[in-house]
Amino acid sequence: MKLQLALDRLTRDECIRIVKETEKEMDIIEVGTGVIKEYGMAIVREMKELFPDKQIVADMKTCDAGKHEALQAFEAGADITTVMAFSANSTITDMLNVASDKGSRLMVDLLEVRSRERVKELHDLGVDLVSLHVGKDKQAEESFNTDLFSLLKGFEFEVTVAGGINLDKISAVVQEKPDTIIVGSAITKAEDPKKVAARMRAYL
Ligand SMILES: O=C([C@H](O)CO)[C@H](O)[C@H](O)COP(=O)(O)O
Repeated sequence: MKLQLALDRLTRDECIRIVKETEKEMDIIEVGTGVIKEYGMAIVREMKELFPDKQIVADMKTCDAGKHEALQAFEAGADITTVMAFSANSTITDMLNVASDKGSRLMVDLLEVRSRERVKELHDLGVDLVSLHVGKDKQAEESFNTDLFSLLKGFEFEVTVAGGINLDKISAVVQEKPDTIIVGSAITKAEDPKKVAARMRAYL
């Protein structure tokens, strides 16, 4: 099981400091959507240059113009880029093709998806990496709940999970055996990110 650090609502300097403090515990570094909106592809490029041994996710959350945005992410050094599950099938197919050409990966963000029909369509399109995700705003009502795994039951995917996962919740999530656990604010907003990251890693 891998651990992915999500960098959201941080400055460039905070991103770099937190990754340096926690990189020993992390397999994957995610440059968050808001950070990309602030600094553009330059921050993705910089993170790959600073941390070449880590897989880099550009959380583009693309929903249209898939070919262009996938190229932007991969040419900046991302190993994985993201697309929203509600996007047109052509957007997802275009991005899968770019990922295949570049030897990189596409992750489909299942934010707000509750329909197994859509999951089947994604599977049939050739999607192999998905993210079960409870968004930041929704977390005010509910954070990640392991019931969400039922959406994917019977489908073959590489599965990542995200949405307010913290030290209280990680044990229940680990029991569901996802491939990757994504943690953002529980680490990035902690007083001691390094200590929380090490405690999280110990659960995997
Ligand atoms: O994708 C994310 C979210 O939509 C904010 O942009 C986060 O990276 C993901 O939810 C993980 O962060 P936490 O929920 O703070 O753990």
